[in-house]
Amino acid sequence: MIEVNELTKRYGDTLAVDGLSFTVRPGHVTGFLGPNGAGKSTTLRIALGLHDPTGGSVTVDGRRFRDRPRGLRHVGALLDAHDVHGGRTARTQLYVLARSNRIPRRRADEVLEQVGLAGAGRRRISGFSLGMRQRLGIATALLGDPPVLLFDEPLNGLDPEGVQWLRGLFRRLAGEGRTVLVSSHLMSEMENTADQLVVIGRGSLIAAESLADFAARGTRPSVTVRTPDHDRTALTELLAGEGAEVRRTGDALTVTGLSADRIGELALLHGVLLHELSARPASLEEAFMALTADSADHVTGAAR
Ligand SMILES: Nc1ncnc2c1ncn2[C@@H]1O[C@H](COP(=O)(O)OP(=O)(O)OP(=O)(O)O)[C@@H](O)[C@H]1O
Repeated sequence: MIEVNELTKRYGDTLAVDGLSFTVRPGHVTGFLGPNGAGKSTTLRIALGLHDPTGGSVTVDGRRFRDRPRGLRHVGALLDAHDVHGGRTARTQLYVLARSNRIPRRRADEVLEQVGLAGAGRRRISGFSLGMRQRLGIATALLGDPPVLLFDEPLNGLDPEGVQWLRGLFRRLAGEGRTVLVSSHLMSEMENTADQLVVIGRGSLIAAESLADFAARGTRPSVTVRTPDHDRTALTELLAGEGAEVRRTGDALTVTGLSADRIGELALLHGVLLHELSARPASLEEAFMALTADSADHVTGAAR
């Protein structure tokens, strides 16, 4: 379990993390989401003992990462895929880390195989593409077979096949009972990756809940209804009379506040012909935009 407790981090005048508290549980893939500059990387760096907090703490199973000898066996992490010694080969890089963490050398070859880099193990990292560097970073995270894994923007630079593969790997790791925390600034990346979410904005917590709860909180599900012109006004009045909110969108009506079942019943009872009746689930992307709108550091095309 990862526990972030009243965490604060200040860089000069910038308050990067502001009294942040949340818990990440094992057995789930937890998405760590927030707009650019929200404080995700800072939180992960503090969790790994790379930066000191100004206040508060991050612990893994009750202890700070720095207080653990042979840390890679407890927490595996992918932070910046460029932050490796380019002159080394992938295998050497993993051997060096294995030795300092007392991990058997054969484990390095196993993880290279696991991430699809077995054929590139003897090549220098400086010649690696971004996708290959990401895979090497993932191999490094897996090296110590740790119960807790942190990934900062791991889908960056991966092709669609790589994205699919990585999503499957996250699910497998969580299925084995590990704690998997994956950061991203894109809700679309998390939609098919995570089952739990921690959302932050300007260093503060916005939400910590399941994906379904997050979506339901941010936007209401709606129903699209299409009906012939001559029935449209009557149907609008009928639904509004039942307390629904009805908006005209093109030749359709967008209805919130009533279920598709209820709309169908009412139409039948009043002899209104329907050409379409489709429920639209609450959109995660809309929920994310709505809840983080005030906390984005850079808002395109809008003065703040
Ligand atoms: N070493 C540093 N020195 C000064 N300011 C920093 C440093 N690291 C981060 N910051 C600032 O702290 C804030 C949070 O940055 P952080 O990188 O943690 O956000 P993030 O959520 O990971 O963003 P992104 O999605 O863009 O990676 C930003 O305003 C950033 O400019």
